[in-house]
Amino acid sequence: MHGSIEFLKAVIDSIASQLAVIDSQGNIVYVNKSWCNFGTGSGQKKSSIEWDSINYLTVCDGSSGDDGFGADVAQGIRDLIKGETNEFQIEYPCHTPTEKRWFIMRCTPFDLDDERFIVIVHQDVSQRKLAEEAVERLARFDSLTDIHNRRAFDEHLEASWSEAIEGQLSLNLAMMDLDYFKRLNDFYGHQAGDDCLVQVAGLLKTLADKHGFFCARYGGEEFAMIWVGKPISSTLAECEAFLQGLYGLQIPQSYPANASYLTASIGLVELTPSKDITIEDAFRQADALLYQAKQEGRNKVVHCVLSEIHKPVKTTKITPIA
Ligand SMILES: Nc1nc2c(ncn2[C@@H]2O[C@H](COP(=O)(O)OP(=O)(O)OP(=O)(O)O)[C@@H](O)[C@H]2O)c(=O)[nH]1
Repeated sequence: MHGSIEFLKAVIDSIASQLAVIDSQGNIVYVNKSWCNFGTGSGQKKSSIEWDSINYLTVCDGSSGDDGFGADVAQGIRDLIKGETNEFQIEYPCHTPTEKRWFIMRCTPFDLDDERFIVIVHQDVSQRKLAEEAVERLARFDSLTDIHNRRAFDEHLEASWSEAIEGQLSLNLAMMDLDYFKRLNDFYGHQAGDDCLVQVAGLLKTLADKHGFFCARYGGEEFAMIWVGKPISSTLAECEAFLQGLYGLQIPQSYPANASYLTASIGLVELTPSKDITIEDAFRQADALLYQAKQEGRNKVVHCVLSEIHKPVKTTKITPIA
């Protein structure tokens, strides 16, 4: 009984992964129950007899995705048939309108009666991929404000730096810090402070999406922005729009005067990355300008263009709110 065809078929049909066997021409010669059931709801369901009349390689060759997935699979299987490799595997997304799904496809050959067959197994790895996505998100996004965190910012800055060097483009970096935020926390409470940070981040993200710059919560009540290939005249206008938008949120602030609104200060630097300037130089300069904005009364952008010799060549102050 245990060695009977019925027994082996029942075993293979009980496997949750989708399994098919093709011959050396690519014709499907066997599919298990999961393979037949796969695709329910997307119009792909076929009986095992219908599958038996399909050439898997032809299907792969004819699949018209931009990602080249079908061509990669066909090539991988042909290499197995020719004996050039012993295993082929590929991971791929297969989302439905309502569900994110990923599969891993593993193909292994076996020989019987001088003929080569390939076993194709599709395994659902959605749970693992979703967990990986969640971990990746936790590592790169700030849990309070749901915008990028400092780690993501550092990575993005490095990538932007390389992009600017390669393309000989300018890079703008801004550091923004909320004004007298300790006073707001002390007066209205930490929860109110948290709510403000969420509102501020939301505003910043909206502007970042609209104007195409990158923003992150750098830490505490400090945020950072990056632009590549944009002149400082534009980035300055976008910083100014943020300050105006922030004031427009009318977040109550207890200091410097009662019944005032929360404001922020920004240090903005434009530079052209080269071997003579480091990322640390850019940070130092943006920080120095932010400090200057605080010293000069807050609620303003202080900006400069960093020359090749690391000196500010122009400094202008913007006070956006009357
Ligand atoms: N509610 C809340 N407060 C935070 C968070 N992170 C940092 N802060 C607070 O932000 C405040 C920053 O205070 P300071 O560095 O003294 O600066 P400031 O009061 O904003 O003053 P200036 O920067 O000089 O305008 C501190 O009270 C921190 O506790 C947070 O996640 N939530």
